[in-house]
Amino acid sequence: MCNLESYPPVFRHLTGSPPPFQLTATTTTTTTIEDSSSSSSSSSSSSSSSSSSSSSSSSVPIPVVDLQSLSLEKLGEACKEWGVFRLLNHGIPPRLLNKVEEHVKVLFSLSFESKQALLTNPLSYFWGTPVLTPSGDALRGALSFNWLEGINVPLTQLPHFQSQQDPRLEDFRHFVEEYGRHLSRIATSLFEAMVKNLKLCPKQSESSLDESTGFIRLYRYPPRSLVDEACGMVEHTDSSLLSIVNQDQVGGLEIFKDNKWLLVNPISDTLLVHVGDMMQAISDDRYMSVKHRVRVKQQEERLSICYFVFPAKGCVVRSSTYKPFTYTEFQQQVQNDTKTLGYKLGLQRFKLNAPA
Ligand SMILES: O=C(O)CCC(=O)C(=O)O
Ligand SMILES: [Fe+2]
Repeated sequence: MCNLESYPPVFRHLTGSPPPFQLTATTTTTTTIEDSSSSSSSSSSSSSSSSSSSSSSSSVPIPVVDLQSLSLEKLGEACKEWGVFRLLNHGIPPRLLNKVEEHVKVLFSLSFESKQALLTNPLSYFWGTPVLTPSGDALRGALSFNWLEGINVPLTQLPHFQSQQDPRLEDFRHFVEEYGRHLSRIATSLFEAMVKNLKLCPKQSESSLDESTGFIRLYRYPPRSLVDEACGMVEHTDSSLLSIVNQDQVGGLEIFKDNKWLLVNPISDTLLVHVGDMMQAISDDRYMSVKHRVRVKQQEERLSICYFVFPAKGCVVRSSTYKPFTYTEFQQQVQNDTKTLGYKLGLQRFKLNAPA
């Protein structure tokens, strides 16, 4: 388990610098796609099992959704039963994915000082607890002891980014902008299909996805030598409408389902889509925001590229399960809870008839 109690205080806010980038060859997996509906047993074909900790997680085939021939029924089932699915035929050219991954590696391989100096406004670089404010600054006071370094990329602000002084950043900006446009397209198509599937009334779908809120976070999870400190990112649900995760072949992402942690095998050329808290709210709890976490390995570091998108800032999220709220109010509440309680209470705070 990611047992917070076992963390020595030195990790509270990760001081010092992250272990240097290793550029190790990533584990290759032989995993093939299996639809969860066709098998109830664990898939055992991945060579990258969960980190060698006391985790009881097992790997399973999670639902698969094909963006090219989108089945509303499959999409709905995946969002209701799992809150996560694998996306096939997403239309992002492999050359672009490779370019982005290449640049992410180059950036993370810079020295800690260079990353701090280079990855600034509107980008931000962080090491350790990534409970972030919307602007990407790490929030102090959180109990989330995450073992990762990250780069926050607000997509709409990229055109204003003064990257000319460094060619590494200019290329990075170019590829990440193109990648961001694909992610916006994918998120919008999926969201529209979900709204249709849920037969949302105009009041609910008003709180629709706003592409301009989209941002990308690049993560590097260095290996950890101690078996009982295998937590890369502590368990949480995403506050977004939808999140789209592109993990490398190392693996380590786990989802919580039916009281068990399940390992999500990495499969190349696929993306993972998470239902976030905002989607759960507007669906009146018919879709579930999936609880997930990341485990780190003892030997291999892991990279992931994640995209998050939200309702427009002032837009009121209406449902019959929750009090009306804006995303800004939700985020504010999450920040307050994180500061005062040390963790996120999330949607519980907004439940109608919830105890005060
Ligand atoms: O690195 C990952 O695969 C997941 C990251 C994540 O869950 C998040 O940023 O919310
Ligand atoms: Fe997450």
